[in-house]
Amino acid sequence: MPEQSAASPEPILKVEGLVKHFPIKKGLFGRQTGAVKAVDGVSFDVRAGETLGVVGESGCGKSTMGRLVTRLLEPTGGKVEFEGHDITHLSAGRMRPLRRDMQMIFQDPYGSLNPRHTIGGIVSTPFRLQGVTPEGGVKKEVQRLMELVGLNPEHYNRYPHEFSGGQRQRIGIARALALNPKLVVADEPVSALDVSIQAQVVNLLDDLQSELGLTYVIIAHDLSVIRHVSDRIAVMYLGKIVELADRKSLYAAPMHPYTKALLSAVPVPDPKRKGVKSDRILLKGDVPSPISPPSGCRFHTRCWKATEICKTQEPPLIALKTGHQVACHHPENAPDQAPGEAVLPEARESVEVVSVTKAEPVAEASAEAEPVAETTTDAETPSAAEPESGAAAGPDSTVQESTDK
Ligand SMILES: Nc1ncnc2c1ncn2[C@@H]1O[C@H](COP(=O)(O)OP(=O)(O)OP(=O)(O)O)[C@@H](O)[C@H]1O
Repeated sequence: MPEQSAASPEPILKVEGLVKHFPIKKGLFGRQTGAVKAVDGVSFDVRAGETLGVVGESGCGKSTMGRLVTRLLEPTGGKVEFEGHDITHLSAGRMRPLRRDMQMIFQDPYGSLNPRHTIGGIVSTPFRLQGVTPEGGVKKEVQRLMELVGLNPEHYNRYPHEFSGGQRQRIGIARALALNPKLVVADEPVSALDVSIQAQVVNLLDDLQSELGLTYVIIAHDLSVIRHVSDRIAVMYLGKIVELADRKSLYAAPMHPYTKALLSAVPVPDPKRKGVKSDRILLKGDVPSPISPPSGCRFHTRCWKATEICKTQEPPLIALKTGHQVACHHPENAPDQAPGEAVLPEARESVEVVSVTKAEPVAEASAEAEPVAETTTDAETPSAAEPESGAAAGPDSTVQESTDK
């Protein structure tokens, strides 16, 4: 992202109180016994031309949120507006023309490409689905798209297995760009890739944004991946946004303790800091179940600052600085919202602070994605190189094909 964001103040996407509860059904008659509260009241805007990064640990609802805003999933509640139009409950037929404007890139470049189709066939799928014939013909356009994403257009007739992971993700990107979309939601676009090529794909997305004027929502479980490409960042925890801020403000002065913990796990790409010790906050325990999330602030069971009010009252997401919203009674780098409360005894046990030594300086290009070798490992933050489950689409899926409507 350039220093001066190209984003206009107009939101292309507006999300208000978005909710997705997956029902849990039991017994012969499929009686509903509960619900997985995957997304539980999320509001944000995405301005035309900007990149919104969405981060949080596995299971906090990022993918579900991505699928809701592109209407691959039907929301349980709330509202999604795209370019000023309410699309929350549009039927598949009425969503069809909008599918050109919003596309999704999936995590798994292996699982999302049909192994029996050639690259030409895969990238031309959106034209077939929308009944569009580009000027100059489909083949010419597909080859132009292949070139745009850094693939050799002569490889038009090759099959996915003949390409590396990074190249397959480029194929997925070419397919997503075929219909010239305005909004692209990229769900963990590099987490299944080798760390050595993650930065290349992130840089490609960045270049394509400048060239084509795209708007991005980029989902990642780790702040290092989206560090340099996001204009603003939303941090999610258990179905909620706990902090939403412009990138500089978030990295310089995170306000939510959860963000602070996530950031403390991010390698610092600064050769001068080689050998420097820094504190790393290790959150203990797992993310609680989204079936019965904790009362009050959902993070209170893992927060070292939790007080009685955190157990009972949910903190609203409010702006404590211009452009910096946080949902916390006791934020960092901001006035305490509930002063005078005593920290709960169990809160002191909820984290471990470990001193780590930055062992190696990392080159700027790869620093965005490559974790630095450290003297400890963090069980809560999966390695950026490890594939995660649940975000991959089916063979040759596109927004068009995957819709549940
Ligand atoms: N179709 C579904 N039916 C029931 N529960 C679901 C479904 N899809 C997701 N979930 C649950 O919703 C919660 C949020 O999942 P989601 O995939 O959105 O999280 P995430 O932050 O993207 O995590 P990951 O990076 O692991 O995909 C999880 O507990 C998940 O098990």
